[in-house]
Amino acid sequence: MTPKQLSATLDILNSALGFNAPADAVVSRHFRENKDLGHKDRAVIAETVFSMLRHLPQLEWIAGSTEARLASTRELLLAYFTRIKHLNVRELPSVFTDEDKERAGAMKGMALRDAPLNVRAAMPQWLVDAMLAEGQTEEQVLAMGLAMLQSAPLDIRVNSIKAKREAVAAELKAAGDINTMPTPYSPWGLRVEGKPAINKYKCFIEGRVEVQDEGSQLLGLLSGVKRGQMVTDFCAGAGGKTLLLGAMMQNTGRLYAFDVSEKRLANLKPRLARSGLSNVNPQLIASETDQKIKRLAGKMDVVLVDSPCSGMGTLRRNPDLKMRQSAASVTELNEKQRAILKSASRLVKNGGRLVYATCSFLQSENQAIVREFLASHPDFQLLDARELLAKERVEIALQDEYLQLTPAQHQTDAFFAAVLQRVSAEKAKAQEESAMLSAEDEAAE
Ligand SMILES: C[S@@+](CC[C@H](N)C(=O)[O-])C[C@H]1O[C@@H](n2cnc3c(N)ncnc32)[C@H](O)[C@@H]1O
Repeated sequence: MTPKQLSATLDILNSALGFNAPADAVVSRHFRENKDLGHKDRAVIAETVFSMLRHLPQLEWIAGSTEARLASTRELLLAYFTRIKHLNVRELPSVFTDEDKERAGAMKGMALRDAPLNVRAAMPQWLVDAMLAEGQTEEQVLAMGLAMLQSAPLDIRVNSIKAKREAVAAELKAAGDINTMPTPYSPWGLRVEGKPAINKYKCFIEGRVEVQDEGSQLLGLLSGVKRGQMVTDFCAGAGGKTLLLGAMMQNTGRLYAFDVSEKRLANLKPRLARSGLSNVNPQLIASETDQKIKRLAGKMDVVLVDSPCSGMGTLRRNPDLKMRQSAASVTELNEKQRAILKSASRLVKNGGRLVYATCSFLQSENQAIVREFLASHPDFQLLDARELLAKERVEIALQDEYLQLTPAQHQTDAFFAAVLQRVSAEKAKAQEESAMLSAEDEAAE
């Protein structure tokens, strides 16, 4: 690492470790304000910052952080070079003094296997406590933590109204010698080798591809949207899922894209223009109970709730989130999740589908929200994601009726989805009675 790269890394870390803004925003701002940093400098700096954020609980332990004494950024960097990059004392950048080098020797001797679980899993204590309280074992916590230390692959989704997957793969190979592989589950996905700047390529500029994790792409299949339907993407944000749903609808029907964030919806506009979709109606709402929503009650074939969540499933990409969230922020999100799901459900017509999704592995944001909703909404039933995906010829290992993806098992972000279907209240009651009767018959036999 050159002195220039090192000094920029320290500057960025000093801001990012305040956790007042997302780390990727801090990095982008620094690069915007320091135009002298070249392409290679930027790659080295970003890689170092994100890798340090991923390993932060380990680095803090190695650098001797305690509640009473927080390690300095420089000490954390020393711990990173010594223990994560495995540099020996002679290879350390010249800014480190002889005293630092002596420290580095001591750091090398610290045995991580003797460290507390949260250090070994590189997770903050609140997250480990939450996972253990939900019944995860220490091994499961450790496996999830270690999987989140890897950097995520770059997945793109081919816009099916503009191109075919094979043609885009050939185009990227010809344009930039970029190698891709079809994603194992999504029929529209390509996993891109290396991390080329896809947004510089014609296929991106002309809307044939969008960057999208394969897990998110599977939501499209679970939604089951079809041509000509009435569909709502309730938390559309910058429209990652909206664009997918619109393409699956083959630019027909009507697709409402709601969100409470004007800024996020504004980011959807250029993506929509590139995509060639004209069936999307973006609408800013004041809250989940906005009047605009009430007018659409009972009219939707499909409603997707890609709910605001802790983002714990995306820690490979956004490692600082584990330090920016807390037990209290998750509890606050749970309130929001309940309220949004309840409101969004009112839009679904009889026989229609409601898909609830998060990019979190915490059950409190996932199964618990869905179970609570089902208990108070007998007119909704849980469909089995395994059956729905099998019908789409997707062979995927899932534990139960929920879609629950993990980086270790599926090479995607940790992603959750539950698919619910609205049945009439009478039908739900009749089904419940018949289930009770058969249970009684079985008991009698
Ligand atoms: C997980 S993000 C959505 C990402 C988006 N679907 C995509 O694929 O790019 C959650 C979104 O929910 C929005 N949101 C938060 N509170 C909301 C509410 N009460 N009603 C609707 N959307 C809300 C946030 O602004 C955020 O854009």
